[in-house]
Amino acid sequence: MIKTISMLDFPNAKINLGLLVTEKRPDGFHNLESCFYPMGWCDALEIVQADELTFTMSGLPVPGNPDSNLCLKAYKLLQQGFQLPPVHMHLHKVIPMGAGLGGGSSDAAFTLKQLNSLFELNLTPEKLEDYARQLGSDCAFFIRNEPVVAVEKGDVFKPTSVNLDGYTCVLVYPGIHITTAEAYGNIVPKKPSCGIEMFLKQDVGVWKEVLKNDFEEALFPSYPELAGIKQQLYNAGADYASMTGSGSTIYGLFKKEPANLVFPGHYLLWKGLL
Ligand SMILES: C[C@](O)(CO)[C@H](O)COP(=O)(O)OP(=O)(O)OC[C@H]1O[C@@H](n2ccc(N)nc2=O)[C@H](O)[C@@H]1O
Ligand SMILES: Nc1ncnc2c1ncn2[C@@H]1O[C@H](COP(=O)(O)OP(=O)(O)OP(=O)(O)O)[C@@H](O)[C@H]1O
Repeated sequence: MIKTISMLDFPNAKINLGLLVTEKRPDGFHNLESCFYPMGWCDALEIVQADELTFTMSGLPVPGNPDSNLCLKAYKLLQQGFQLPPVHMHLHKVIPMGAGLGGGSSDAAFTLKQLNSLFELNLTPEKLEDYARQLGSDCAFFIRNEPVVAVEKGDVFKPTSVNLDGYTCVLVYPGIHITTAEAYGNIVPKKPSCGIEMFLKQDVGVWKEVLKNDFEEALFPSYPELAGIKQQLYNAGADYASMTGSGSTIYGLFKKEPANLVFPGHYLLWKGLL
């Protein structure tokens, strides 16, 4: 009997709990401080050993040439160090893009992790993070995929005490595609007076006053719809609401699941327990 080598996994999204852009770096990127928290809104990625390297997609259309998809980039990066057999990869895209949810970064990190398992490359999480950093600033987080405070480019991690067990999170994507580079271009970095972990230790109900995403101030004037969604989540009883990453998704954290949340039909919504 021929053994088929294959693996199906579900790259998930993240949200940012607070996001301070602290300074511009000499390499053109920005240092930041933010808590990254995994979310259950997922793509699906199947990798099967095959006669030649192929890549197909279904679900939401991904802008750009499929040859530049992060799944293929991740495969090609690992191939430089290992004699990887050819594979067929199929990505079913569910997580919206230009949404601040890190979906593409998660696909890249999961490709590395799945190839590591399938072909028994024995790469440690540290080594996988080194590969992931070469694919994008958000990618390394998805290797361990657990809540952390991220600093520098968003790819160096410190432990956090945050635990949102029992909360329901509502994610609202209004269909506004904001490119990350455009969003960073609108930011004036500022050094914070204290670290974000001090705010995260406080009750979620207090975060409204203290935990900010700097991209909101930069983007809300151009996209007033986003401030409207945030207000709607607070009106529905959210303990905390914010934009995630560089937008445009807005999330609300609810202790009690909200009823009667109505948004326009073209919005994409996800609701889940953390
Ligand atoms: C906004 C966040 O999602 C917060 O988690 C991330 O910082 C974005 O990370 P990402 O999408 O993985 O970004 P990358 O693909 O590495 O970079 C895209 C572009 O965003 C800008 N960029 C990104 C990350 C960073 N720390 N500083 C930056 O200035 C750069 O112009 C870069 O060319
Ligand atoms: N597998 C992929 N899934 C999504 N986008 C991809 C993928 N591969 C390459 N891309 C490109 O990356 C761009 C950004 O996608 P992504 O889902 O990471 O956005 P985002 O949620 O705004 O990310 P972030 O939170 O990191 O700012 C897309 O517009 C697309 O051109």
